[in-house]
Amino acid sequence: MTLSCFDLGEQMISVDEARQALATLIERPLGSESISLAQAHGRRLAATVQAPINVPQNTNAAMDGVALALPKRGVGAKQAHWPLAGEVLAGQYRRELVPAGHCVRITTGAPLPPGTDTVVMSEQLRESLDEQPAHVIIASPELLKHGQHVRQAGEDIAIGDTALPEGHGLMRRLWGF
Ligand SMILES: Nc1nc2c(c(=O)[nH]1)N[C@H]1C(S)=C(S)[C@@H](COP(=O)(O)OP(=O)(O)OC[C@H]3O[C@@H](n4cnc5c(N)ncnc54)[C@H](O)[C@@H]3O)O[C@H]1N2
Ligand code: MOO
Repeated sequence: MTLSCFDLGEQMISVDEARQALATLIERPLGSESISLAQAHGRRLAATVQAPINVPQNTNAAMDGVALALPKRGVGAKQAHWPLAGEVLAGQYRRELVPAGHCVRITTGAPLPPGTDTVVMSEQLRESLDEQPAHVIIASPELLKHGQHVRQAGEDIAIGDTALPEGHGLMRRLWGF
């Protein structure tokens, strides 16, 4: 029989005891300080960060095409012909109400104008929006779903929600520089 180290009267401790012993080596509580984001890479958050804004900030189009003021039900809900009431490009706001049964040209990222709630991709329209038509024709209006191709304000992070919890590791990709 070979002699093992257990036979030498070694003092064994449990995993929990070992953890506690290690914990006493860590200086606690850790301090906190306010520093700029540029210095924050590799640090940890001392406090939870609550989102001060909605992400995305506005309800906006996920596709280039038209934003419809789609009636909830009844006449017009599945209409193919849609009069164009104007346009809103990414970076712009359009504050005028779009009447039910009308649409506006929209590009990806542009906030949906009041009255609209549904987007149809340009590929699913019969005419080119570049020709500035007076109305568009949707290729398959029976497939329309309320809210399609729309990103709701706050759907990624709602205002007031936890954006990053206390203790979260900080790395440059979180703030982009
Ligand atoms: N009707 C449709 N709409 C959309 C479709 C679709 O298939 N049909 N696809 C969707 C998808 S998926 C995406 S993703 C977005 C893409 O639209 P974006 O506006 O986000 O992107 P681009 O049109 O490619 O424009 C990017 C723009 O940025 C310039 N660029 C690139 N790198 C830089 C940089 N480092 N700094 C500054 N600018 C940069 C690039 O040259 C382009 O001009 O569309 C949906 N909609
Ligand atoms: O080309 Mo996209 O799929 O939203 O990044």
